[in-house]
This record gives sequence, structure tokens and C-alpha cells, in this order.
Amino acid sequence: MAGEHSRSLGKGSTAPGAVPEGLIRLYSMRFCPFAQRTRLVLRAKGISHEVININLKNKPDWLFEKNPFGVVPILETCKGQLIYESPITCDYLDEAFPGKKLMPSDPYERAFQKMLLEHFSKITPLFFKCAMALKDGQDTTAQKAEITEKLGKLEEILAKRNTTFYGGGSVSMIDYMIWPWFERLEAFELTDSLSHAPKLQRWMEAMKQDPAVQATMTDTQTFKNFLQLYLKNSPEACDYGL
Ligand SMILES: N[C@@H](CCC(=O)N[C@@H](CSCC(=O)c1ccc([N+](=O)[O-])cc1)C(=O)NCC(=O)O)C(=O)O
Repeated sequence: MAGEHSRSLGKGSTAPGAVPEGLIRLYSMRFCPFAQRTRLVLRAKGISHEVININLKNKPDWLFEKNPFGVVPILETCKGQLIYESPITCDYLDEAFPGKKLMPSDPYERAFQKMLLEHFSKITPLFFKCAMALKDGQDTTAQKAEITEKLGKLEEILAKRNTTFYGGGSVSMIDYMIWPWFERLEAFELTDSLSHAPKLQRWMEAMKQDPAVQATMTDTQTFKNFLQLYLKNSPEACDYGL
């Protein structure tokens, strides 16, 4: 059965059939921060959807027919349309479905959110570098310093805005785009990176109150256990805990 907590499909599996009318399908992986972006938007907008989890350490061949890059998240519509790259999937959902708009309508505010996302995309690979160094028992001081410096810039931006969230007084698209990495700070042993970032700390507390954030949250120990398997390329990683 397709569902957020279903076992993943791997090599040798049959590609799922057409998406039922009235639903949108997400190809995901339970612990993936990029796919969590899409899950946050699906939840926040209350979009009826199904989830197919993919074994990223033993990928089905048909995954590349859905996305030539062979990564998740991917959306599939009942018309057979395929949408990939997490920010593109999120913008698509925001534009194609009714309800609360997560992207602001003001052109500068839209540009601001996109610029912030560009900055943030320089941070996400650093998390991976840090995790690899931790796994290999290497000193992570340099990686941690780089992340702290970059998060300091995000702190400055939030301080300058003088609002709880990046888009103002309520959660908007950019908050969801960056949240999955903040949720994992403790698992990556990076909590200290925010010790001089009171605005970001307050932002995190406010984000934890959001229903979509609460619905997609994974506890630190579970994520750490997954990560250990994932970094060892274990084919069991994506189904950890099931
Ligand atoms: N631009 C794309 C990137 C998508 C992407 O890379 N997806 C990962 C999902 S799994 C990643 C994951 O769970 C993970 C675990 C640990 C760490 N870390 O230690 O930092 C980071 C990510 C993947 O499918 N990957 C499959 C593949 O690369 O073959 C987008 O924005 O959509």
C-alpha cells in the first residue's frame, strides 16, 4: 500500500500504475530532507496525495523514467505529468492547488525568497560533508565553523527583517524550504552553530508549532540510526524502523 510509512520499492519492483483520479503521487524517502520539503507543502495545503517510498540504495530501474537524475522527490499527476527538483515540486503544488498561497504575491518578496534559497543551497552540501567526516571519525571543526558562519548570515537576515518567519508573521515557502536541515541540526551535532543566533532559535521554536512541521518530524535518534546505515550504503537504510 502506498503511504508515508510504507516500505520502499527497490530494484526488481514493478513500477506503480497510473495515479488515481483526484490524487497526486509523491515518490519519496522517509528520511530525505529534500522530499520533506514537498511533504511539508502537501500537508500545509491539505492536498490529497499518496506516497511511494523509494529505496535509494537499491534503486528500481524505472525511477530513471520518472526522473532522469534518479533522485527524490518526484511528483506524478493523474495525467501522467512528472515534476522533480524539490523547489520546483513545491512551487508547482503552490500554484496548481487552491488554498493558502505559500509564496508571497509581491514580486520583491518572491525574489527575496528565491535568493535566500540560493544562499541556502550552498549550506546543504556542508551538512553532508560534516556527516561524512563524523562517520570517518575525522575532526569536524572546520566543517562546523563553515556552517556556523553561513547560518550566521541567515541570522542577520532574520534580524534585519525583524519578523518571526522569513516571510513575515506566518510560515511561508522559504521557511519550509530550509526547515528540514534545522530539524536535523542535533543529529549532525550542529546545535552549537546556533548558540549565537537567538533569532534563528526563536524561529525554530515557532516552526515546531506548525502542524505540517509536526506531521513530518523525525526524532533525532531515529534519524541518526538511519544516517549511519545510509552513509554505509546499506540497502536497509531507507526502511530503517519499519
Ligand atoms: N536537487 C535535488 C536533490 C534531491 C536529492 O538529493 N535527493 C536525495 C534524497 S536522499 C538524501 C538523504 O537522505 C540525505 C541523507 C543524509 C544527508 N547528509 O548526511 O547530509 C543528506 C541527504 C536522493 O534521491 N539521493 C539519491 C542519490 O543521490 O542517488 C532536489 O532538490 O530535489
